[in-house]
Amino acid sequence: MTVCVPSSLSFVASCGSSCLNSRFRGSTVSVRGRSYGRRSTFGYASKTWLAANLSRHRVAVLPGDGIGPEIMNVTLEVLRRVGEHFHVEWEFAEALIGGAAIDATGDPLPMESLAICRSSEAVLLACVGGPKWDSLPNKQRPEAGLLRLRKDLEAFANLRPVRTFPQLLDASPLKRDLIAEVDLIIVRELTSDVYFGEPRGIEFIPEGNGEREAYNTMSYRESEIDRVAKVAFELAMSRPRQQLCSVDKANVLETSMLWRSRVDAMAAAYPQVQLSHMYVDNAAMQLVRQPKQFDVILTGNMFGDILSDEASMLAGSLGMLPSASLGNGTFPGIYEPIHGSAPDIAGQNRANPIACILSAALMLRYSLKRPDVADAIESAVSAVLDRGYRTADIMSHGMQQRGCIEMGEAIVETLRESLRAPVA
Ligand SMILES: NC(=O)c1ccc[n+]([C@@H]2O[C@H](COP(=O)([O-])OP(=O)(O)OC[C@H]3O[C@@H](n4cnc5c(N)ncnc54)[C@H](O)[C@@H]3O)[C@@H](O)[C@H]2O)c1
Ligand SMILES: CC(C)[C@H](C(=O)O)[C@@H](O)C(=O)O
Repeated sequence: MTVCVPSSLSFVASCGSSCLNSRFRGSTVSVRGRSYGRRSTFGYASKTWLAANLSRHRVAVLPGDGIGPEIMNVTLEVLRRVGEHFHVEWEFAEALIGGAAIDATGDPLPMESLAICRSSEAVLLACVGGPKWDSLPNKQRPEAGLLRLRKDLEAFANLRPVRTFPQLLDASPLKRDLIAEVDLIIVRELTSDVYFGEPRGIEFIPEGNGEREAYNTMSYRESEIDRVAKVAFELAMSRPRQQLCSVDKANVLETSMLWRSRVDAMAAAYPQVQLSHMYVDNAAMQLVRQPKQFDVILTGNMFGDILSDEASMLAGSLGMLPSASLGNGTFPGIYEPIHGSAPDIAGQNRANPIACILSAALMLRYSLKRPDVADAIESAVSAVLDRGYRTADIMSHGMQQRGCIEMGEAIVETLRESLRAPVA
């Protein structure tokens, strides 16, 4: 079995925000050994150089619902800006998903959207869902479209890096010294578990006097455990601490018992990796008690969903955590913030676009093999935080509050200055 572990996992492997800062400040950007001064537009590069260095990328863009279109617009502006500088030509193929797709077609993942995703190098997705569609039957809900997309593209490994930006230590309700320099990554299995297990349903109990019973099935095949565990071991190998903590509920659940035995069996192939196991209830507590004990966390679909939302508060907000959902390389990866459509702030220019922007950076790094461009974006985000700009969710005393659009503009402006290209 081949498992596509991105060749360049160095960002999630080792690079904290401090190194982002130092790489960014005052630098003249150098692309593949070529330095850029004030003018670096297509017009100033030779045709031969351009032919060798111009890259074209087709990306499926799925804005989805709620704050999705707001954060996606900002993210695309950032990508356009770095595209100009780094000679990346974008083809953004927009597609419907979630509630927006239901409203337009009746289907949360129309065939046309799936075809656009399959024919692209990567999928950039914002978020789906909202109260408008909450009363629909399960399979017709916006969330069902997202789950189908992940399943259809066989995106079984969801990487959720959690790093604390030093600038945001006061944005978290947790103590500074507890969260400073947290640098962990959750590898969440994404296409199995209770999310997809059969049978499932809600039924009247025979002779139950009208009482109903609901049931779901938590299930894992050995092959499903093995392929995601391999991603986690490879990732742990690539990081300085080489630690892997597998999180399960093996004191109660058969799925977890099988999970643990397969992870243990795989450990023999990775003698450098220091493997530990932890029950999920303890892991939830340890994440806020002593988060720095974790390096790579491997866990199932359901546990990973919950633990990653919890872990986002180490970084200050759900609006800060990006993710990459990857398979074995047959289909494009999906890049999506871990947060939802935030209906409570949708349409108010209050959303934090950083998780979506950092997801685009992960896309550049893993799928498009442009770590140089990803570095520039991550550095610009860090520099804007250095300047004291904050969206409402990460606002703290003495900082300057900005809306989603203004935050995006500040990041684009920072890129403009740091890359020293002409103003468009
Ligand atoms: N991947 C996804 O598309 C995804 C993930 C989670 C939830 N959802 C869906 O989103 C809808 C709302 O769910 P929810 O309220 O439980 O979770 P949510 O993540 O949408 O919001 C939870 C809280 O975090 C805040 N928040 C989230 N993202 C933010 C951002 N970028 N900037 C500032 N604040 C942000 C929200 O305002 C809200 O207070 C539901 O329909 C749910 O199914 C979708
Ligand atoms: C919307 C929902 C289906 C989704 C999940 O549970 O996977 C979300 O919570 C996430 O984390 O992306």
